[in-house]
Amino acid sequence: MLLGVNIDHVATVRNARGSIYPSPLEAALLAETHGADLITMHLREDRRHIHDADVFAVKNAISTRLNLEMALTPEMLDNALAVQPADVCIVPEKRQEITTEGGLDVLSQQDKVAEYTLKLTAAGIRVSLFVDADKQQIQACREVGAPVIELHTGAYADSTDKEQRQQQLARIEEAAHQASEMGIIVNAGHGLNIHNVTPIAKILAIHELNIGHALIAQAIFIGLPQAIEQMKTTIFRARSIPY
Ligand SMILES: CC(=O)[C@@H](O)[C@H](O)COP(=O)(O)O
Ligand SMILES: NCC(=O)COP(=O)(O)O
Repeated sequence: MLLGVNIDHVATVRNARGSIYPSPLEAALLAETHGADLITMHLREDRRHIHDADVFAVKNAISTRLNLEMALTPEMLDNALAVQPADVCIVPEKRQEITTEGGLDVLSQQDKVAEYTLKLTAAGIRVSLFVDADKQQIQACREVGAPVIELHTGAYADSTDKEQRQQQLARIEEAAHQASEMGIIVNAGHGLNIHNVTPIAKILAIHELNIGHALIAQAIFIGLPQAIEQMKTTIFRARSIPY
């Protein structure tokens, strides 16, 4: 199982003071040295954390691969075509949200998603769709020709009730199997931390996890290398592989 380290919230701290540190680029390079299999960054339309220059700087300096998260807009399509990341993950955005609240509604905008998927694919960029663990949405992902999906694990991560969490987990597991049987590569992420990642990491149909907020938060106390190492150990243990 691969670990994508999302460095958005390094930029959140930097932007809080309008300073030049902490540097998302430095975080990306450090993350790679300490076990990140890829770097994920979300260039939000409002640029609240990652800025355009960060994306170019990281893309040009890393030796793994960049997974660029972006909204389904013409501006973001142009950005992605200019940056040429290995992967683009198309996510929904709402202006007032604190974080990405749900998955992309592929079902209601299949033509548009298919058009973006085609353009990005033609440019050599692999497309992933950030969706909820929902049967119809996954079927729609197949219909638009997406080679990869990322299942939104936020509802699972946020459940405080044990039964609800089990239900969310079961939905994720079912969706992962459904997509994987269709030949779609399945990733997952959002709200994962060392306390809740194990049941998700045990789902063998899931290929990659993208984790950001919890890693950057933990890095404040134990450092980024140690936070990544701790996460990788937890994930590998869940898969019964030593790390
Ligand atoms: C799409 C997604 O899940 C990530 O981008 C992540 O949530 C970090 O960005 P925000 O915290 O700005 O949503
Ligand atoms: N796509 C999910 C992601 O990149 C990281 O989400 P989070 O761990 O910051 O909630």
